[in-house]
Amino acid sequence: MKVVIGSDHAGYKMKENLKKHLKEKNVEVVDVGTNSEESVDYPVFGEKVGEEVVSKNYDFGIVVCGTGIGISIAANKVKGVRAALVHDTLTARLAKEHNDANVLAIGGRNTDFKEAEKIVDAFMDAEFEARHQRRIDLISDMEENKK
Ligand SMILES: O=C[C@H](O)[C@H](O)[C@H](O)COP(=O)(O)O
Repeated sequence: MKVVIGSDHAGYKMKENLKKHLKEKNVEVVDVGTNSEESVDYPVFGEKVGEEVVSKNYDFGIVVCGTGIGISIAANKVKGVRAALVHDTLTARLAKEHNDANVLAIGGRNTDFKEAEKIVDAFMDAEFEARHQRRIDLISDMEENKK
């Protein structure tokens, strides 16, 4: 499995912790930054992860900012991205099963490390349910028809 991860300064520590967790599970992780807790702008990193996910061969992406909100909004602006902001394991599982999310967004300031690890594990263990494909296609149609 191969994952791309990015964060702003508020998600930096969470990103580093998740990288460690994923590597322990033998998941290949590509980090697009940021590389410290110095203040940066989350849209830059949301876009980077989104672009990587749609253009390269990743299983999914992870984005982290303070709440997870801003960076998920940014990632979702990239065509083909379905970023889900998740605070619990049930939603993580459903984000894959029902929504075929390809980017997982987590809040670095409102989610503890252990919960975030469980969220990522639940997402990785889940599989998309084909009965939801029609809804995913409707979302893709919206992107295609955007003026
Ligand atoms: O949605 C936005 C994120 O939570 C940002 O991480 C947050 O706004 C950054 O805030 P500050 O510049 O006060 O660290």
